[in-house]
Amino acid sequence: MQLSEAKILIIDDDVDVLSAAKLLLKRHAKAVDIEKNPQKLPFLVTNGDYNLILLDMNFTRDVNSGREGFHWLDRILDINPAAKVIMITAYGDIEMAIRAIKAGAIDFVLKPWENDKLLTTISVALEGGKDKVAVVPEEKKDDGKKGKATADTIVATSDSMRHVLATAERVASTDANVLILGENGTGKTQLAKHVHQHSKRADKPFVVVDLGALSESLFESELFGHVKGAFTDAKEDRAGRFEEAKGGTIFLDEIGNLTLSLQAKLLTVIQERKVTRVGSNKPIALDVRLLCATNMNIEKMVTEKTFRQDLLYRINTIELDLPPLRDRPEDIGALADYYLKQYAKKYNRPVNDISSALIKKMQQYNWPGNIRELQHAIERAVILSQEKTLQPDDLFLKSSAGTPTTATGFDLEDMEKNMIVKAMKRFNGNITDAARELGLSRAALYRRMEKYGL
Ligand SMILES: Nc1ncnc2c1ncn2[C@@H]1O[C@H](COP(=O)(O)OP(=O)(O)OP(=O)(O)O)[C@@H](O)[C@H]1O
Repeated sequence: MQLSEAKILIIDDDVDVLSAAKLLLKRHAKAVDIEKNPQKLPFLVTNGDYNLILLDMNFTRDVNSGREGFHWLDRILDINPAAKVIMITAYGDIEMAIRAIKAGAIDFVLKPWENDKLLTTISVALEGGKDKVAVVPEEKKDDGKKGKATADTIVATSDSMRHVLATAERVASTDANVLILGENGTGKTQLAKHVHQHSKRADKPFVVVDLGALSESLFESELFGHVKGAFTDAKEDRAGRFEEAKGGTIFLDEIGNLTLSLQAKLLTVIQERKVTRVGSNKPIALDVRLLCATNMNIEKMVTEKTFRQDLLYRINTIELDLPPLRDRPEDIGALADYYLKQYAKKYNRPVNDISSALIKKMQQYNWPGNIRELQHAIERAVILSQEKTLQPDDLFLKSSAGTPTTATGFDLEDMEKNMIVKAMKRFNGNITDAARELGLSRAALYRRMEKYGL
């Protein structure tokens, strides 16, 4: 969609920001509404039919944590999962902005913004589709060379990955239940999508359920649905995830985390191919393909009697085992290149190559967080680097082998320190210019330099 046809909503509790944005955007967009009070968001999102929402991350009630921004982002996406939201953030919030993208925002702009950049970000967001339920079609793989940059491209250069992919594509059309095994971040969800896309159910829903994030008390109503009055909060009838996946595929991630009593409930549903909503006595027939994944040693769990053997037999008609990234160094360069291109475009950065010294450094590292860790490391390097070619120093890797990564893979202090070093280098040690570039006062920059011993 063109910006000139778009209806845009801007939410910020700073009236100056609102008027500046409105002044700029009303010259380019079809309609621009502004709102100071985020409490009005649910009403506006439900009734306003907006093509794009610009949402402040830090409302004054909660200046620094961004928590309120996340809260409102969630509310918007609850009401309209396809909503396009761009977060407005301040300098120092890059980590939060990236978290917001992971939470479903389409992009972010830093305050104070440059008008041209803001317009480009908005136009790109409006033009690019965003469909979180349907899967973006993949590019056809070439003969193992670097993957092309689409959202769901599977990069596979190594023999082991190509073998897994070939098997996945062969079983995709069979409707067999598939269990995907692999460490965290090896691409289990990605592979599940791939199987769905290559199946005859490809144009039907692909529903992902993270069983690890589901409490025991929510399990049944989330998966099987409930009827009005089944429990205090059940204000209306609601379909569960199995019903949502009707005709398509359900992907149960972290299946090894289920308690034995929940395993029994799931087994019944799989055996009978029916679900009964909580509070109802009418079973509903299911036409759903089942894919599961775990990072646990499920055979060992069966031996230890923490996972039911009969359930394992039901879910693992076919097993696909994703190798950890450290066992397929051939994939590292291709993946790094793929993410470099993707993030350079996304953040509009000049970086376009990776030095062979850096490739070597990456191949010697053991990647405990696998592809997700590599993706985050490249994302961070692309944001911070001022050069065209990434060098070994641009990539922060956890030094000790086997150390688990943090949830996001980002260390805000590392990032801040590095940004300061780069800005100082760029302006030949001129504090005033570096502070201006970083959006800090001179005093604030001095304080930070002192803190980092620079
Ligand atoms: N072969 C691949 N090529 C390109 N990107 C990939 C590939 N495999 C995984 N990814 C990307 O790596 C990230 C992690 O992948 P994914 O979420 O599928 O891993 P996972 O094994 O399901 O993780 P977890 O165990 O934490 O659920 C995602 O952003 C995904 O798009």
